[in-house]
Parts: sequence; structure tokens; C-alpha cells
Amino acid sequence: MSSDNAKKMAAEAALEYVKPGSVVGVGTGSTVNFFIDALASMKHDIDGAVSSSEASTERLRQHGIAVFDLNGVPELELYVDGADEINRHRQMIKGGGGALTREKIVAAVAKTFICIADDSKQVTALGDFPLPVEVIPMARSYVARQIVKLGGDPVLRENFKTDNGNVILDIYNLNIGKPIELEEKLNQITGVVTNGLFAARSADIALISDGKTVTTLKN
Ligand SMILES: O=C[C@H](O)[C@H](O)[C@H](O)COP(=O)(O)O
Repeated sequence: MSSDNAKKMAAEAALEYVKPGSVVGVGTGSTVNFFIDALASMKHDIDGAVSSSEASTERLRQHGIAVFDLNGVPELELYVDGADEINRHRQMIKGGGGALTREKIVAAVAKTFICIADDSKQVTALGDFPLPVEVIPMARSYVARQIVKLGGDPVLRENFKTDNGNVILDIYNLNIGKPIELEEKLNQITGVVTNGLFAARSADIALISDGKTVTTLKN
């Protein structure tokens, strides 16, 4: 598939930013899977990785890359992850795979966040992709009612539990005109663990590919 080729090109371009002897923060998803496969070629040069999901941990370990607990890693130079949508400010919607909370934690620790994506993820305004919100199970109905008050249509992701044992509400039809404000507002609802807006902490660099070339977006 051509989008797979674009994902692979963006993922491989991120290798350039991996420093020998470092621990690399690794995200989750189909684009990141290409990054993990590419990172395997550097497994003897890096110390190992910190992972944002059980799925990525398994793939990293299959390649023989050591995976460390984030609590034992005081500093992280680099975090590489995909996105469901990314705008020109490199703000993103993430969590299509349900890994948003661990992703946001690793992104918070990392000095540099690189988003890798095929060009179908680039948008002028965030919000066509339903915004994932991770919720403590007993709070699901309350949180859904609060989201309706904000103008969104929350839908429970069926037969899905996050790596943290929580549920996901996917919010449709939400106005994301002010991403940073909305990210904070949603996180203030009791019972919300976090939401998939990565606006307050956007990507520092985006590597976007159309399958032929890779474009680098940064300040
Ligand atoms: O929870 C999943 C992550 O936020 C992914 O980074 C995001 O869904 C993009 O995944 P993919 O690279 O498969 O499109």
C-alpha cells in the first residue's frame, strides 16, 4: 500500500535523530512499527528504549531491543511517535490505537518529540478524526454527559480496554478551534485520565512523507 511506503519513509527518516548510547522513547501504531523495525538496525548502538504501550514493548523485545521502565530513566532525549491528525503548529490528535495516556507521559519527559506520519494525517484544522479520551470505567457516563455539554458526541469504544485498564470515549463533532484550551478543559473533567489532544505539548519536529520524499516541519 502506498500509505505504508510513506509511513516507512517518515519512520526511517527519524533514525537520523537517534543518538548512539541513548535511550529512545518509542510511541505506538502502524507508523511507529516501521520505526521500531528500522531501529533494530541500531540496536547495538543504543542503550535501549522506553515504550508507550504493551504492543510496542513486545515488538521492541522481539527485535532484541531492551525496554526500560520510564521511572528508571531520568532523562529522555528523543520520543518518536505517529499521529492521527497533525496541524501546521504540529499539534496533534492521537490515541486512535488507545495508547494516548502512556504516549503523553513519555512525550512529557522527552526533550525532543518527533512526529512521523504519512501526508494523509496533515490537516488544516484538527477534529475530523474523533478525539479519544481515556476514562476511568466507573466515570464513563458522567464524563460522557460533561462532554455533551461541551458540544461533543461521545461514543464508547466497544470491546476495548487500554493498557491501563480504562475505557475510551471517542468524541465526534467537537469544535477544536482552540486546541490548548480544549485539552485543558477535557482533562479537568473528573474521571478523565487524559485526552488525545497533544496541543500544549506539540511535536518539536514533524517528518511527513508522501511516499516519495520526506518533508521536515519545525520552527
Ligand atoms: O494510540 C495510538 C497512537 O496515538 C498512534 O500514534 C496514532 O493512532 C497513529 O497511529 P498510526 O501510525 O497507526 O496511524
